[in-house]
Order: sequence, then structure tokens, then C-alpha cells
Amino acid sequence: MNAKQAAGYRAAEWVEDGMIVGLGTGSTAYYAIEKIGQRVAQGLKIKAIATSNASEELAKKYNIPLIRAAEVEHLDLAIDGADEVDANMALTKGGGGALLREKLVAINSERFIVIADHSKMVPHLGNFKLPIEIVPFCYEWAFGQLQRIYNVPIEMRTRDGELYITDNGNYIADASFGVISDPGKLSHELKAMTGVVEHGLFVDIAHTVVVGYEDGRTEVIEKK
Ligand SMILES: O=C(CO)[C@H](O)[C@H](O)COP(=O)(O)O
Repeated sequence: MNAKQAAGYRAAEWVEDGMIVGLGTGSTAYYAIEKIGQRVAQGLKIKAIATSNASEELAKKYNIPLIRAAEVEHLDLAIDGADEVDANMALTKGGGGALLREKLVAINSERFIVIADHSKMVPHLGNFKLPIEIVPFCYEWAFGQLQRIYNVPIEMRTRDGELYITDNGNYIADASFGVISDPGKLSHELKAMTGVVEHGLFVDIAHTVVVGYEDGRTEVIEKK
């Protein structure tokens, strides 16, 4: 058992028969999906929506029935990882590039459970580069605007020497803010920029955080 596995497995216990569940993305969400898959094999009856092509493949591997958004009005539960979790349960997400689908699923879930190994718990967001998803069309303009407004190091994400393309066909710029003193304000500012599709700040969205430790212990933090 490692810290990510401890958190993922613990969160999977919240899943109950009949639920519609959002499946997150990343190495911690992997364990939640694995445990849900094991429970499905034992007879648990749920339906799920995956937040990335990778998680969809994983769900298929574990025979977790997938459902389309048109078939449901909302989700009962979503479980997903995070890159940083601050003292107010605000998050940075999107290290794995799935932030847009992850946010869409999280805000449409009755309960959003974040799973994180203890290293993700921070006093303030900003040490982890903030992923900002931007449209490919004239992306240089949105990128330039971000640089001019915030005057912090920002780089276009690449993979194998090419610009990284999200599951939605967009690009990602990663911004090093250092300390984000007001995540709510920054979240609104970024959302208002033309060319920005979404960003990785999740403010007032998480209901529960499950923190995992190397010895297999977990700590559950509920929103006040
Ligand atoms: O937001 C995400 C993907 O877009 C992930 O949840 C986040 O990057 C954490 O990943 P991991 O569990 O692998 O540390």
C-alpha cells in the first residue's frame, strides 16, 4: 500500500449501489478506479463517466459500465486527484491535462471527493505550475496576454517536442505563480479571458479530501 493507493481505495468506499460516478484522471485516481472495478466484479451496480480517454480505457478494462452525459442530469459522486490542496480545500489540478473534463464532472456532482497523497497538502496554491487550457486558434495571443497581465514565467506545455494537445483538442500553458494569495479572484480573471477555455484552479468545488500516507493511513477532511 502506498499513499496514493491508500487515498484512492478509501474514497472508493463512498461508492454505493445505483450511483452515477465521475472517474478522475491520474495516478491516484487510478487506484480509486481499480478499487471500484474490483467492487463491480463483486456485484456493485453503478454507472460512470470518465474524465479522460485514459480513465475511460481503465474503466472499460475493469468492466465499469459507462454512461453518456445525455442520459443523466447530474452525478452522485466524483472522485479525482489533485496537484495541490490548500488549507481551504481549493485545488490546483490539470497536471495530467484533463482539467476541463475534470471540472465539468466535479461541478456537476453532488459530492466531489479529492484524493491526494500527503505531499499535495500545501498552505497556499502556486508552487505547482497552474495549467491553463487555451484554444489552438491564435493561441499566441492568449499566451501573450497571460504573460503581459501576470508577468510570471509561463510556458506552453509540450510532449515529444510538439505542443501538448488535450483530449478536447486544445493546448495548455503552465504558469508559475509562486504563491496564489487569492485563488477565487485569479479563477474569475482567467475565466474571463477570451482564448482561455478553462484553468486548473478548483475553488469551492471540493466537498471532501482524503489524504493518504505511506503507512496506509488516511485522513478525511470535510468542507466546513
Ligand atoms: O488533475 C489531474 C489530471 O489532470 C490529476 O488529478 C492531478 O494531476 C494529480 O495527478 P496524480 O494523482 O497522478 O498525482
